Amino acid sequence: MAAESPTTDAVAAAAAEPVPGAPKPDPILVADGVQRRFGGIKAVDVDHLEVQRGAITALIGPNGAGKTTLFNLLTGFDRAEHGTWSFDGRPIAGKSGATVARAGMVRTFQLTKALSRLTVLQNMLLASPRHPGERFWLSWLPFTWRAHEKAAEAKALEILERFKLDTKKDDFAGSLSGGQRKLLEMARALMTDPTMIMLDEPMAGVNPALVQSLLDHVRALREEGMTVLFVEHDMHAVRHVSDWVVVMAEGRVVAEGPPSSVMHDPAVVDAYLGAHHDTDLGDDALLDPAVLARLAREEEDR
Ligand SMILES: Nc1ncnc2c1ncn2[C@@H]1O[C@H](COP(=O)(O)OP(=O)(O)OP(=O)(O)O)[C@@H](O)[C@H]1O
Repeated sequence: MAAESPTTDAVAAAAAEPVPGAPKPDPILVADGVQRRFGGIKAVDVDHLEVQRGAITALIGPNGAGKTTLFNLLTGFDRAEHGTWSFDGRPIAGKSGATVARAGMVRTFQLTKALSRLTVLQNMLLASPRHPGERFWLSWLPFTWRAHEKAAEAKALEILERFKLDTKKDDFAGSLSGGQRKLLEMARALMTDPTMIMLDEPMAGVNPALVQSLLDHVRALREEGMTVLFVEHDMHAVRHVSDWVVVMAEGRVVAEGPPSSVMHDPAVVDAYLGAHHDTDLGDDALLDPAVLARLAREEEDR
């Protein structure tokens, strides 16, 4: 099944040629020659990558393929040795995470230990852009920061309501379930009104009963006109929500295409089989109850 009610931008993405580095009809993010080494390992070595505006793009690949490193580089949380990239026509290579976020490209972060000790609402307020307390001269004007705080809190509560987390606003973030944490990560990112949102494994640690709701939230972002790029290991989620899939292996983009076909690409099968012989590439036949029962028995016997 393809993503439900795709936008025209998402439909345009599906028309792109399914080859690594494929040009997109209306790219919002364009990266060239991006390289990052750790010691002797080339963690990222991406020749060319374009992300279609208004579409949901999944970034997949086996462990150690370089997905997180590429995320970190593009969003200004790590420095590339080589490469250029632009967002919405603006060069942003080498810019700080804060500058990239202000340009409209925002990533989610997994809830750290420190953030777990704050309440849900405090987490939201920390994500609020340009907190006046961070700017020395404004911190001397109490009316300025009070007005800012009031507006930020109203916005935070509105977003929390959308994610059905408003009743949890005073709970410690650490007390949330896996799925609720993922919703909070998404909610935090929305505090900055992004044009493009980059989700780091939105389905990791989520109870299967909540997966559908999370997928609906991801689709809703696209319906609002946002561009979504997400790293994910859950291939069923990738199949069901993405308009386009980019596959990385050993730092490179080895395949791209619509979710229905890319999983059958020999380069993808090779990349996964090289790393894991038991990787589920999202084949829906695996949803057959008999197959699932067999996998569960095999897991128990391990
Ligand atoms: N800070 C670091 N120091 C040294 N090596 C690193 C560092 N970060 C990543 N690496 C290495 O770079 C390569 C790519 O790692 P990365 O975490 O980007 O892969 P990934 O595709 O996100 O993997 P996963 O799916 O397991 O999260 C791996 O070989 C990893 O060990």
